[in-house]
Amino acid sequence: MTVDSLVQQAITIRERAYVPYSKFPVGAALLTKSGKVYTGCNIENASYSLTCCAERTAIFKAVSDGETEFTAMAVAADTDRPVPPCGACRQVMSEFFQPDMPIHLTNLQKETKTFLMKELLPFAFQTEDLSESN
Ligand SMILES: O=c1ccn([C@H]2C[C@H](O)[C@@H](CO)O2)c(=O)[nH]1
Ligand SMILES: [Zn+2]
Repeated sequence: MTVDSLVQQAITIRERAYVPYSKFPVGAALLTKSGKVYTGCNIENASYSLTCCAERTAIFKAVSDGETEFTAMAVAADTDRPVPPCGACRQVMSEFFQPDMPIHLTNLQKETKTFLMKELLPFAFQTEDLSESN
């Protein structure tokens, strides 16, 4: 699986976004260790805060399918710079992505910036932090 193929799948699934409120479609493509790709788009709601971002849609689809090990993700939107994931998605990513996993952020011109998980969310709250109180 090439980076360009993952980026293209993120751009393609973006067309499925349900975005009547923001009119800002986003697509994500998530590669599993086993070589499968799970795609996701953002899904909005009339109660705005219930919106699910593209990144979390892709992750939740994969996890609900029994996949919890990933090797790369691509995220695409129509932005001037490669689209930055929101803070909520970074926290959900950090639950499943290893610190050195690459996340390819892109726009419709395929201008792509690649960050490692640990660069997108340093000092993440993690499961080990719960052990003190349990
Ligand atoms: O990385 C991002 C940034 C924003 N959004 C969505 C949330 C909302 O539906 C719309 C505008 O914020 O874009 C994503 O899906 N992913
Ligand atoms: Zn998000």
